[in-house]
Parts: sequence; C-alpha cells; structure tokens
Amino acid sequence: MSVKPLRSVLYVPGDKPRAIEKARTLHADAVILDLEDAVAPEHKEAARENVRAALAWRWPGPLFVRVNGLGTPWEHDDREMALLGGVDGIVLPKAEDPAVLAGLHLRVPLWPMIETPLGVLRAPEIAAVPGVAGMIVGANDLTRALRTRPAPGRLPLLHALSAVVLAARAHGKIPLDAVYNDVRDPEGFSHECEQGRTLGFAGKTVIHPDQIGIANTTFGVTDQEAEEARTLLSVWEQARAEGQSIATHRGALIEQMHADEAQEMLDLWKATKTNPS
Ligand SMILES: CC(C)(COP(=O)(O)OP(=O)(O)OC[C@H]1O[C@@H](n2cnc3c(N)ncnc32)[C@H](O)[C@@H]1OP(=O)(O)O)[C@@H](O)C(=O)NCCC(=O)NCCSC(=O)C[C@H](O)C(=O)O
Ligand SMILES: [Mg+2]
Repeated sequence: MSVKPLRSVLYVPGDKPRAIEKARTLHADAVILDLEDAVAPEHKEAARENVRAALAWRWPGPLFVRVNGLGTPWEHDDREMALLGGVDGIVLPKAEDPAVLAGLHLRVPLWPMIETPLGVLRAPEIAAVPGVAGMIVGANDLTRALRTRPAPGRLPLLHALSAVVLAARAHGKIPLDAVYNDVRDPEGFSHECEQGRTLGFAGKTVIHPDQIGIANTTFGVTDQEAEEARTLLSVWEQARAEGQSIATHRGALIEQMHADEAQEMLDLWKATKTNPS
C-alpha cells in the first residue's frame, strides 16, 4: 500500500528566501511555506512573490502553503496564488466554520488549522468537510485564546489535542501536532513528539531544521519495530491458515486489528526508507 509519511512538516517563513532554498535540501517529509504569522504585514506581498517563485522549483516532498486567514486583506491574493499549481495542500489558519470551508471548493487538499476554542468544538464537522486532508493544531494561538499558561505535559491543551485526533481519525483524515517553540531544547522537543505520537498524531509540525530528525525518528518506525511487525504478521498468517481468528504472540493476544496495525507500520517503514531522518 502506498503511504505518504508526514512525520515532520516544516514551516518556512515566506519572507526568508534563504530558508526557503534551504528547506529543499532538508529531510522534512513536507514543507509549509508560510504567509501568515511568520510574516509581518509590510512583508506580505514580497513573501507571496517568493512563494510564487518557489512553486516552480522541484521539491523532494509535498509542498503546502499557509495562506492568511479568511477575512484578512491578503486572503484572496494568497489563495489565488496557492491555486496556481505546484501546491500539494493549502493550510488555512484559525478554521472555525465548516460551511465556509465546504464553500471554498478548492482544487487542492485543504489542511485547516485548529487553533481557536470554536475550532476545537467544531473539529468533528471540520474534519468531515470534503477536501479536508487533515488538521493541524496551532498551540500558540490556542494557548492565547484559552488564556491558559504553558504547563508540563501540555496539560491545559490535552483535551483539545485529543479532540483533534479523535475528529480527524473518525473521518479518515490526518492529525498533525503543534509546533514546539524552543528550537534549542531537543530534549523537551523529543518528549513532546513522544507525547504527540502516543496521543495518535501522525506527525509534528516543526519550525527549525534541528527538529526534523527527532520528529522523523519519533513518528517513524525503526528497523527493529519493522522486524517485530513482520514476525507478528507471519504468526498471524499461520494462525489464519489454520482457521484461527485469534492467536498469541510472545504471550499476548493478537487479532485482525493487530495484524492491520503491523501492516501499517511496515508500510510506513518502507515509505520512509528513502528519507530516514
Ligand atoms: C525560530 C527561528 C526564528 C530561529 O532562527 P535562527 O536563530 O536564525 O536559526 P538558526 O540560525 O539556528 O538557523 C540555522 C540555519 O537553518 C535555517 N533555518 C532556520 N529555520 C528554518 C526553517 N524554518 N526552514 C528552513 N531553514 C531554516 C537558517 O536559514 C540557517 O541556515 P544557514 O543560513 O544555511 O545557516 C527560525 O528557525 C524560524 O524562522 N522558524 C520558522 C518560524 C515560523 O515559520 N513560524 C510560523 C509557524 S509556527 C505557528 O505559527 C504555529 C501556529 O500557528 C500556532 O499558533 O502555534
Ligand atoms: Mg497560529
């Protein structure tokens, strides 16, 4: 089965041409060229032109563009540019209204950002909109909007994080975890990746080259895990050949869903062999 890994998805400010060029040489599974919060109002037009030029380049993986939000002075020009071709996904910040999203009729997969209280409450309806490929958590905006304070283990955001995973998974869409702001704290970043993976996210949005390898490792599948998945699958196939619908592997029960999970891991492992870190 063909799998498109999104273990690490790198934001690159649209007004930083050097960073845009560099992003092509890095090992992020996907790149988001950002026109929204990373770009000051006076640089919006220049950033859009940088992004327009970059659409013509060869990119190693999917290329997304984060446009400015609905109701901003830049939304129409940004969207028009993002529909030119060469864009694999449009990231829409502060998505809140599923009816409005459904009315956009974009020809490109849509990635709404869930980063307001209303967005969290409406995550199931947003995930159900046709054309939505996945959802991305915006923890900075959400933290501000909820008036929470950063706390160990992202305690104040746990409900919202799980709500996004639940909504996305319920509709077969891809949930991507929020950014980690301290680019000089690999240990903290690693813990947050582990937490995101445990919660059910498919990958992490990142803001610096140094975060890519850690996200790829945490959301990826190691050779050892792949070997273990292969072993489990062979035990399962043997059990099925004998007419069993349950089996045990290393003392633990296995059923069809465990075999499916093992197969999914193997598919991801194969898909990431060419882009290990
Ligand atoms: C966070 C940064 C401002 C740090 O910048 P800086 O201190 O200049 O980084 P370095 O000197 O360590 O950079 C080393 C080299 O790496 C390149 N670089 C840095 N960041 C990126 C990047 N994101 N993509 C590609 N390349 C990058 C530098 O150009 C250096 O290269 P070289 O010249 O060859 O040495 C900076 O990392 C940054 O701007 N990051 C992105 C910030 C961003 O996009 N923010 C918006 C998205 S986050 C958000 O809004 C989430 C959400 O909406 C929410 O609400 O939470
Ligand atoms: Mg935001």
